[in-house]
This record gives sequence, structure tokens and C-alpha cells, in this order.
Amino acid sequence: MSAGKTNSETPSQPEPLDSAPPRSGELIDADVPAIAGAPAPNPTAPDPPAANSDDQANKRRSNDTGRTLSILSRQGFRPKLFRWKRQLAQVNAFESVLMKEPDTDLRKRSLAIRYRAMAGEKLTAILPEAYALVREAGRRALAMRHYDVQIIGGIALFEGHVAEMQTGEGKTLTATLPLYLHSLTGKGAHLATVNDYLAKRDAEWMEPLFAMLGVDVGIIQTPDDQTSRRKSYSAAITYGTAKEFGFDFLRDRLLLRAQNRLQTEMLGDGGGGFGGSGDEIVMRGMHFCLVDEADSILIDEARTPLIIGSIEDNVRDQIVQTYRWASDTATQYEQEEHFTIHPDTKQIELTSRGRQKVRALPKPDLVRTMGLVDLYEYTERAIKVHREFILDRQYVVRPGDKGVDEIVIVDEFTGRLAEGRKWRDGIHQAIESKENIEISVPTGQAARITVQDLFLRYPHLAGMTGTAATSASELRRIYRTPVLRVPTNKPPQRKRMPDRVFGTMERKFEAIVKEIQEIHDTGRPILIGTRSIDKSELLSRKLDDLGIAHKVLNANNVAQEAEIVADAGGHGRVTVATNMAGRGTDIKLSDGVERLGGMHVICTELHDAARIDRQLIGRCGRQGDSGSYRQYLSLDDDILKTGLGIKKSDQLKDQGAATAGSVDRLARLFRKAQRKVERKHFRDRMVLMHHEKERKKMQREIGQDPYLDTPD
Ligand SMILES: Nc1ncnc2c1ncn2[C@@H]1O[C@H](COP(=O)(O)OP(=O)(O)OP(=O)(O)O)[C@@H](O)[C@H]1O
Repeated sequence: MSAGKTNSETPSQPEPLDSAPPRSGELIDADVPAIAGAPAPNPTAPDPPAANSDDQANKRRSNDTGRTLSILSRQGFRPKLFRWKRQLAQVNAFESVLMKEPDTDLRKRSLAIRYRAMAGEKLTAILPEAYALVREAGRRALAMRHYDVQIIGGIALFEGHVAEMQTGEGKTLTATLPLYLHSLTGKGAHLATVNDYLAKRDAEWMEPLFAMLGVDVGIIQTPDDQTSRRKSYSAAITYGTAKEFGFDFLRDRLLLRAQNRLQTEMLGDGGGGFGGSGDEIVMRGMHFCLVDEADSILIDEARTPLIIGSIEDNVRDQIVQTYRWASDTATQYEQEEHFTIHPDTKQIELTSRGRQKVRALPKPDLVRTMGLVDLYEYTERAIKVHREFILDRQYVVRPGDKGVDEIVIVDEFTGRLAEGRKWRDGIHQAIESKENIEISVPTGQAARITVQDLFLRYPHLAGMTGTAATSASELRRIYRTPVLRVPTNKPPQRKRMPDRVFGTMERKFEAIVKEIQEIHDTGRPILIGTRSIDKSELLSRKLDDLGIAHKVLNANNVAQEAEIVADAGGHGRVTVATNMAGRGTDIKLSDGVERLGGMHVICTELHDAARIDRQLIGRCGRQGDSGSYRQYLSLDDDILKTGLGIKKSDQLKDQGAATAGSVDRLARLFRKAQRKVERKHFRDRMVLMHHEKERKKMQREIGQDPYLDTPD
């Protein structure tokens, strides 16, 4: 969209979706048989009459089926429309019957369809009754009746799509539909979220709905022991994080291998069973997984390897001392004289004078016994870390569980602390030595799986997200999950204000503060998104100087998160946040704010991926509320360096320093830089995927287990 005009938002279209078959094997038949016990489906049947005033209120809020389907048809979904329309009508027809039945009958029906599913009846045939049951249980147990758009979203999820639903449109409730339907087979349905908190919150929130249908729910939390994990996995539906699902898969696999070995050994002397430790695996297979925040987990996290470590390295002391030595000497090396930086890969390489210096510098005894090639590598890494990794941007230092300080990564995409995640290739340890804290010497790998591999193992996979359209082709290519943009329940009212571009960050921040002051005077709440913790704090100081009361939400003050978010939509509130405010945060407007124009969002910089910007923007104009947003940019922004290269970005920076006013016409340059970064990340992911595939193929050929026999 071009700058210079105030527009209603028109997000870019997702890929045409009918070109790739959905992943799920259970595609819906064109001829769904009529279902016993339900009135004959009538494709044009209106929604059933509302039972009470609550329901009437829900119905008023609900979209009419016609609007939903006409929006979908504009997305190029025609071939599926006929089927969905009929299924929606069938769900509605069932609903009018179910509404008259007592709770006990709902449970009996639920049991009956479970038997049918277990007996092998196709889930597609059971879908209308199952979805109507879930809708009715939602209405009774949670006072939330699934809107038509949510039913459509639920059908798409069942068919293996990634459903893009705008913020606040009710992904949590929509998820109950495919989770329930898949759980009927008795093979378990998983919901993967990004953190423990969301897994617990969503499971506990939806639990009364499932309980009404006689379905139990398990929750996996990081500290859980094996026994409680096993219990949670034995539930019909299990909520947990992608990370925990991955680690449980690996631990089970290690255990199975150990047991197999034991069994083989015992067979020789007539023994049976694996008595030994008495351990048992915790998972009971992988059948269906619904991934929440699908773009974050399936794309941003795709490359993250989940690793279970083996025994400690016996050369630990030597490694620790070498990290320390390299870090202590890193600042003595000069660019060009001692090292060069590759313009594209940003790789640091010592020159011959640099290597000479490595050899000449005094070293402790243990370091001297290290091979020279290793010493060069340690030094290059230490130089890189000193130049590129900045405290309170990419990471924070925080007191750890055992009373020792630890480095915690700040996730570029979520703004949150990425608990337990570590940089690879010694970078994490080099940062630990830079910050002079205990060095966590890497252990050997016992088992390893990437997030991508993990989810590709599920025969039925689906996802939900607020922002998938920009990743549609990647999701389809890697996971075979087409993207469906689910229309909002009410038409969106979000306004885009023209982009503003300044020469320097300083001038940009001045203009931002001015805009905050002006809008703040009208009483509208404002949310300002920054790319890093230090910038959120810089802006906060500027607001302090002007006496504008505000709250700061970043990874340093997670404890007050719920309180800050609950308040952010209030009259006159100003909230400065990293992209932590970007997901899972439902900002509700307080009374009267809607009339003033709703919330205003200010984006202070572009992120590496456009969808992260969209997440922040999505905080305003929620559920048909009014709202507005504006993007601010400056010629010294990081995105220009990462997207256009150092030379070009340095030129622009110089140009910016000499520019007094705004240069809004340059906005297009920033989007171009962002697209370049996105393409580069995409290529990296594809290369990784190719290598991983080749490695696994080769390992299988020589009889190895690609998850357990992993090279470091
Ligand atoms: N069918 C419904 N009837 C009534 N209220 C609903 C319905 N669906 C969702 N809601 C309400 O909408 C709000 C947002 O729901 P939810 O948090 O699941 O949204 P979300 O799509 O996950 O948003 P986010 O992108 O912020 O995570 C909740 O307060 C929920 O109660």
C-alpha cells in the first residue's frame, strides 16, 4: 500500500489455495451422507432460533453465513465452498436439535460418536454432529457460541489448513472443534503453543467445554516429571509447547532404543521384558497436532534444534579457559589489519597478521595445549560476539535458578525471553565469557530433532495464526498446509496512517513523542512497539522527560505483563512495548474509548519479517473496534543494513544525518529491504531443510537413527 493516504487496511492476499492438496488424508467427501438423529440438512437453513437472551446477543454478534462465504469465495476457495456451505448448514441443523436436549444427552451423544469413530467411521461423516456438540457445549459451559466463521475455520483446520484469524477473533475457542473431532479416534489430539503459560491458560479455559462432552484434557508443563507427562498424554486432548512435545519424543526414542538393546541382551540368557529401570515411554504416538501461532513455530522456530545432551566433556576446563582467553583478548584485534568481515555472510576471518597475533599473545597453560586452528576459531567467534551481540538487545543477563547469572536470549520475533534456548556453535558460551559469567560448556548430543521435523511427523497437522498470509507459500511447500484467511466476525475498522521517514533515529523519536503527546491529549490509548529492550527504555525516558505517564512492557518486566496488557486499552493509557505485545495479548478497550477512535499503534521500526509488524498492528481494531496505526522509519534503521548491505546503508545514513525534515518518499526502500531479508531467511530455511533431508536419508541407508545418531 502506498504511503500518503489514510486507508482502510487491505492485507495482501494469501496464495491461491487450491493448487496444493491439504495434508490431512481425511478430505471431506463431496457427498456427505445424511446423519441419523439429525434433521435433513438444508443448505439454505437459517441459524436455529436462539434459546435465550444470551444466545440472541451472540447471534447478533455472529456473522451471517452469506457474508462469510462470499468473503471466502473472493479468496479463491470456490471448489471448497459448496462443501463448507453444506457442512455449516448441517452443523446448524444439528444445533437446533441439541439445544433442546439436557446436558446428560449431550454427553451420551458424545460417547456415541466416539464409538462410531473408534469403529472406523470416517471423521468427515461425524463432523457436523461433533461440531454442533462442541458449539452447544461452548454455549452452555463457557457462554460462548462458536460464530459461523469459527465453524468454517474449524472445518478448515480439520482439513489440514493453517487458518489465519485476526487478533481477538477467538482462536482458542475455534481450536476446540478439530481437537474434539480428532480426539474421537482415541489416538490423542495435541495443541502446541509457544509457552507453558499459554498452554495452561488455554487448556484450563476450554476445559469445562470438553468436560461437558466427557472429554479429558492433559496439560504438559516444563517442570513435569515422567509420570505426570504420561498421564497428560493419555488424556484425549493434550495442550503443551512445541518444545516439550519435541523433548518427549526424543526421550521416548532414547528409552526405546535402550529397552531394545536390553531386550536383545536379555534374550540371550533367557530373560524376558525390560524390568531394568521400570521406565516407560510417555507419549502414545503422534496423530493430530494443531499448532497455535503457526507462523512463529513452523517458520521462525523451524530451524531450532531441540537437543538432549549426553555426558559432560572431559576437556571442560580447557574449553572454559579458552573461551575466557579469547574473550579477554578480542578487543585487541583491529578490523582490516587483523580480521575481515565478509560483506554477505558477515563471517569474521582472521588475516595472516591476525593469526600471527593469536600465536604471539600470552596464554594460560591449558589454552596453550589447544590446537592452533581451534584458537583461531575461538578468537574469530569472540570478535564476532563483541561486535554484534549487544546486552539488552539480543540477550539479557539474569540470575538463574541455581543462583548463578545466565544469558537469556530475547526472541527477535516475540520480544520475549526465549527460555532454555541457546545460540549454537559456541556463540552462547562466547557471550557468557564476554559478560563474565559461568560458561555452560556444551555437552555432546544424545538426541536431536528440529521443530520442523517434529511437526512433519504428525500425519495430521494444522495451524492457527494471526499472520500467515505472508508465509503462505512457505507453509504449503514445507508442511503441505494451505493457508485460509478466515473472515472476521465483524468488518475490520482499522485505519492506516501514512508512513513517516526521518534522517536519524533521534529525529524519528522526536516526531514519535510529538504524535504521542497529540493523541494522548484526545484520551485515546496508544501502544508503541520498539524492536529492542534498550529502545523501549530510551523512548520511556523521553516520555518521562515530557511527564507523559506510561507503562513499559518488555522481557525485563514480564511479571507485570498481565496487568499492563489489561490496562493498555484504557482511557489515556500509553504503553511502550517490544514485540512481546505482539501475540497472545488481547487488549480490550475500556468504555468510551471506541467513541474516541479506539487505540492507536505506533510502529517505530520495521522488523526482519513483515508479519511481526502486522502482529503489532493487529493489537488495534480488534473484533470490529475502530483503531489506527502508523509506521515510523529512519535512515539509520537496522533493516536497511540487513536488507541493503553495509555500503548502501552507510550512504543512506550519511544522507540521513544531513537531512533536517522528513523524507517520506523513501518509505518504499524500507519495504524493499525487508523483502530482501525475508527472501534471504527463506532461502536459508530451504537450504537447511535440504541438508537435513539428505543427512537423514544417508543415515537411514547406513542403519542409523537420524534423531539419535546425530553429529554435533
Ligand atoms: N464465539 C464467541 N462468543 C463470544 N466471545 C468470543 C467468541 N469467540 C471469542 N470470543 C472472545 O474473544 C476474545 C478473544 O479470544 P482469543 O483470546 O481466543 O483470541 P485470539 O484469536 O487468540 O487473539 P490473539 O491473536 O490476541 O491471541 C476472548 O475474550 C473471547 O472470550
